[in-house]
Amino acid sequence: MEWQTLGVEPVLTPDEMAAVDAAASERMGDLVQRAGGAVARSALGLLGGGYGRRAHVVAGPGNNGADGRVAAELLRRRGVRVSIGDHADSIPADAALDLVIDAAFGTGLSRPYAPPDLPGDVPVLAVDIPSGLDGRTGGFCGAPWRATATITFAALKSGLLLGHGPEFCGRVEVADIGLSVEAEVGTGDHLTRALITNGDVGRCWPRRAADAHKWMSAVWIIGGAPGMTGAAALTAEAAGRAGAGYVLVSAPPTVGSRSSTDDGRDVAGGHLPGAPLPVETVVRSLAATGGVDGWPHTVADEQRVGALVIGNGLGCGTLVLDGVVRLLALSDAAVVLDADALGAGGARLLDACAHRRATTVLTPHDGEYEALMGEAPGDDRLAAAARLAERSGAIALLKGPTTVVAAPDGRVRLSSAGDQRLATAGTGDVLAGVIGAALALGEGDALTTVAVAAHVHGTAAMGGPATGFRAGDLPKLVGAALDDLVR
Ligand SMILES: NC(=O)C1=CN([C@@H]2O[C@H](COP(=O)(O)OP(=O)(O)OC[C@H]3O[C@@H](n4cnc5c(N)ncnc54)[C@H](OP(=O)(O)O)[C@@H]3O)[C@@H](O)[C@H]2O)[C@@H](O)CC1
Ligand SMILES: Nc1ncnc2c1ncn2[C@@H]1O[C@H](COP(=O)(O)OP(=O)(O)O)[C@@H](O)[C@H]1O
Repeated sequence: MEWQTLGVEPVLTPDEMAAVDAAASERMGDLVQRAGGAVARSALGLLGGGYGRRAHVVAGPGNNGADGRVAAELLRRRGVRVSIGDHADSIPADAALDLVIDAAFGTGLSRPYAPPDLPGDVPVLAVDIPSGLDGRTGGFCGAPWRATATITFAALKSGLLLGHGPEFCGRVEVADIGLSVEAEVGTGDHLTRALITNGDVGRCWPRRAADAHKWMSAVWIIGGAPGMTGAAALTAEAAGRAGAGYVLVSAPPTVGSRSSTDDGRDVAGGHLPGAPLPVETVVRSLAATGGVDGWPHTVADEQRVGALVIGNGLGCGTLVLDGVVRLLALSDAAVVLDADALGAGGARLLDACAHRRATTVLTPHDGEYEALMGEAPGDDRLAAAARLAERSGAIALLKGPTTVVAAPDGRVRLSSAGDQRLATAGTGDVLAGVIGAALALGEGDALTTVAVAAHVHGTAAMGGPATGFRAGDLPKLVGAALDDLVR
């Protein structure tokens, strides 16, 4: 999916769109006329003109089909030779078509639909959403055509952004047909659901004040057990590149051990041997705080730390879970729990999160989600993220091609920045560092801060090579993306 915008972009589910529709002061016939006009304009753009072009409209029984019929008539007036069939009719194979308009079903699709065969390689313009996609989840409800472009009305629909939506909807255009969605889903930070855009990063990324000092945006990373020191190093590098003023790293305690790093820095009670930490990193011993098991019982300097990031290369086990749960209770700072901190926990971790007053962020991929919640997220990723946020009282960031970020108050933000080049080990560690830095820097709306951090992370990746991209490439790209997006 191609997407470029500078504004706040509401995202609606089909149910919300139906409510907007029901509350409209205008007759449906007038809305359909406007929607059909927008479809015709978009079609003329794809056709590169009107006179002499050939188009076929697949028109279904509902309003989506009505939009298609209006568009067909308008295109005829512009000299396009238009044929129309209903959703079950085959498309004439002899016609040398320049465009097919998919107006079979929109958000009212209620049973699986497979469209007729396309005659060859003809471009497809989908009306509202490709027919055969679920308007809420983007899951298949049939076998949709892959559209060249999709024109949707009033606002984005969640099914365009999730599941198969991005792959099947092509370039997306939102047409204003005179409907206001504000009453249904709110505005600004209060929007129930929104897609994060580059403009949101410029507006919301927390800036350092002119009189700032380094401790005003300190991030403390707890991770980097033996064999996984690179994870903590990636998080530390990312936090620094995203603007943290001070980055501390503590390795988790290893039972009965006392060791020092290759470069001589003492990390009693834990290992960071050979960790390729950025030279600016301060390595801090957890055990020095005097806990019998090597985990802190008090948090020295804690009030100076803006955000803790716990879990990257942390290792799993009961001792780790005990330590994480204790830190959650001790700390009044924002905490990001990622990677091993999520795999260790389940209900006990969720309860510890629920007792916190300060911001907590959980950043699971699907496997970690299942470890936390006892069930996989399933097809409805909006509902899955919302369940985790509600259960934990934390901001839940569910990773995937489209990142879904949910707050306990029911609001959701989506980011579709980035692509499959991020599917490589360690990119999640980088994301945790970027989120940690953003939280340490700012006191804005935590949901927006976390979602904007995810958007920066995805946008940064697009500056890297399509092949052979490594997580280690990403922190510097984060710095460059922020330079571009934040002015
Ligand atoms: N303000 C707005 O929102 C505006 C919305 N507009 C447009 O309207 C669309 C929403 O309209 P809509 O509710 O009529 O839904 P739509 O998808 O056209 O058809 C549903 C019908 O199809 C039927 N049906 C379902 N699946 C089926 C299947 N597999 N095979 C066969 N039949 C099936 C279903 O039947 P039922 O389930 O009731 O048996 C029902 O009769 C929206 O996406 C946008 O394009 C614009 O016009 C302007 C303003
Ligand atoms: N196909 C994809 N398209 C876009 N983003 C992706 C894709 N696969 C993974 N990502 C992103 O890459 C990151 C991977 O995180 P994670 O699975 O925790 O990796 P790791 O644990 O190895 O650091 C997440 O931000 C995720 O959203």
